Amino acid sequence: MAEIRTAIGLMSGTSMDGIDVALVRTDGETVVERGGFLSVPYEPAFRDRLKQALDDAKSIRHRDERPGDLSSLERDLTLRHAEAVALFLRQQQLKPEQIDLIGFHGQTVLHRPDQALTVQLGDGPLLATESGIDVVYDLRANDMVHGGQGAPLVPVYHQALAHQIPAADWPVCFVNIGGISNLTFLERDGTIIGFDSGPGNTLIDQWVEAHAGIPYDDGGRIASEGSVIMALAERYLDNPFFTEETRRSLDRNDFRPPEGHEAELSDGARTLAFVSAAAILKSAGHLPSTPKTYVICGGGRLNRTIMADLLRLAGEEGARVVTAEQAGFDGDAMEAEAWAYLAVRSARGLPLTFPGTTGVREPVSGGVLAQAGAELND
Ligand SMILES: Nc1ncnc2c1ncn2[C@@H]1O[C@H](COP(=O)(O)OP(=O)(O)OP(=O)(O)O)[C@@H](O)[C@H]1O
Ligand SMILES: CC(=O)N[C@H]1[C@@H]2OC[C@@H](O2)[C@@H](O)[C@@H]1O[C@H](C)C(=O)O
Repeated sequence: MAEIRTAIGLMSGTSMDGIDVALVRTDGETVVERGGFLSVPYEPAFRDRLKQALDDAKSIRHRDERPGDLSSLERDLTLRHAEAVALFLRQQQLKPEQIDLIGFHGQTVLHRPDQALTVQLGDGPLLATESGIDVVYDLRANDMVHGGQGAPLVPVYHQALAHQIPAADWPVCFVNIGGISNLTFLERDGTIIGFDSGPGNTLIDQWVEAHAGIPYDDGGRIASEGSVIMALAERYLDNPFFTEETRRSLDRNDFRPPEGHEAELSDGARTLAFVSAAAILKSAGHLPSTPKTYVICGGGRLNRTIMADLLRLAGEEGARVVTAEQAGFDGDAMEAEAWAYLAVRSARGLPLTFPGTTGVREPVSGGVLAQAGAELND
């Protein structure tokens, strides 16, 4: 049996709300023991810098270019990750020597799969030096080199978890509703299919921020007071993304929020919550069969309006919808846990992605190892 390693996963997702830290003990295959979890929020000024970075990144043609503020932001972001690791270790009463690896996602600032270009800010060698722990970073790039979309990477972790669901009704479909939503379809025989399924919370977040000055619609309360504007919802759902022959991974800016005059606050939030749920079901229409169980992860599961729509739409297809917690998992920790699991797979040279998940030509591993003891270049 392969050695069980202890890994920390670090995720700063498309919502740009903070750094998630999770611990996993795993062989990178079927053994997965989930440990602690910590979420370290970004303060508004840092979030604004990250949002500005999306604009600065638009001019990038080669993935190591860092125009504008990006170079200094990459350093600050990495140091914040190092602080988050230190805080997590203190909370868990662990020492760096007890951790074998860190899986470091970084912050996606540009994702153009059609140009085989994906950029995550995050300095792996700096994090390794600061934390005193070996770091696996840049996990998306090798997939793209081999013809993949570079995302989603989490499906192989969902597959490992699916076997832990008591009395699961297969096929099982994990759905992560983060800034963007993505899903993983799993059959008991090992079939694995994954793809981005549409806008998750990002449109809702941008809408309520612009019109109510708040970062997200807590519990889906604002949406619950509004009505769906069907013509507006259809404009989103008619996007060619949903009908294209092959599944494509999304950049945060692929879908833009409505103009202010198109809806008042609660109708806009209601419509976008519906779009988030309907997009998932519409994308699931490309699966080879209808899932029997949907497991919902990510911050969107806390938006009750999205969840009510999902329950209804999936119910019409005879599927059951449960939250990650109802299935025995932690819906906030899952992506960070996945990055810990992927780091161990990377260290073992196991594939991270498959033709069914990113469209990569053959299963490939990925990630770059930065060793804690190595000298920094500058
Ligand atoms: N209590 C809540 N009620 C409603 N929505 C919430 C709540 N808490 C979080 N969210 C939503 O979830 C989002 C964060 O979700 P999550 O952390 O899963 O995204 P992410 O990991 O940044 O994105 P991605 O998975 O696309 O990389 C917030 O921006 C917000 O829209
Ligand atoms: C390029 C990029 O960072 N994509 C993210 C984003 O957020 C959700 C969705 O779009 C997914 O494709 C991916 O993240 C998850 C963690 C993944 O790769 O599985």
